[in-house]
Amino acid sequence: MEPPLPLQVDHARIERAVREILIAIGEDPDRDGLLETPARVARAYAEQFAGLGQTPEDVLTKVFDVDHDEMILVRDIEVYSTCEHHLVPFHGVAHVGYIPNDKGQVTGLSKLARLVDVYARRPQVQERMTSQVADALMRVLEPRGVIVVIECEHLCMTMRGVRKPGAKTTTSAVRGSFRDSEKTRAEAMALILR
Ligand SMILES: Nc1nc2c(ncn2[C@@H]2O[C@H](COP(=O)(O)OP(=O)(O)OP(=O)(O)O)[C@@H](O)[C@H]2O)c(=O)[nH]1
Ligand SMILES: [Zn+2]
Repeated sequence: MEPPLPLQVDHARIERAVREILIAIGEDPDRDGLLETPARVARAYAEQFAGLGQTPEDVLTKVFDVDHDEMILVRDIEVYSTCEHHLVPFHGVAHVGYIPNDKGQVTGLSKLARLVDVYARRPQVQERMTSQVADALMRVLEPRGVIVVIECEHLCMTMRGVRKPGAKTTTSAVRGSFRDSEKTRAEAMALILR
């Protein structure tokens, strides 16, 4: 089980901290253009880190029985996350696939995208986000297997630091039948890379 999570960010505390950062970079937090910035950042962070207040069970609510026991794959789910090292964005796409269990238990397609957001809206590293999505699907839906492939560009590598725009990072996590069967994994990868 995951530990209990905080439900909301502390707006007043973020506002005080942002004011401090503005002073620390040599800005005047009381100039017109910056007066409302601490409050705006607090609201933005509430959205950006909303996943900290959610569990997979909150979003994987609709589980239906259908007569389908083959792969279901949602491709190109847009992902916006925040690199936990520099607190700057990384973004790209996620592909999430699974093979239902023999009871044919599936979830709504949009719920797979919601699940990605639960983990993207946190301070993250791409590898952990990829495994978390795969492990959550395995736990809640009990499918025969799961594959998650995420491809992102990290702004900490493009706008600063090593400055390599266009460099993409691909991570994957395979569980169950996708791990056990090379043929199943190859079929999924062919669909993902199509
Ligand atoms: N593995 C992994 N690394 C990441 C991710 N996001 C950012 N990083 C890397 O985290 C590393 C942090 O390295 P440090 O040397 O501690 O920090 P830094 O001096 O700011 O590093 P540079 O980015 O190379 O300037 C960098 O190499 C980033 O590219 C991620 O999702 N996964
Ligand atoms: Zn970074």
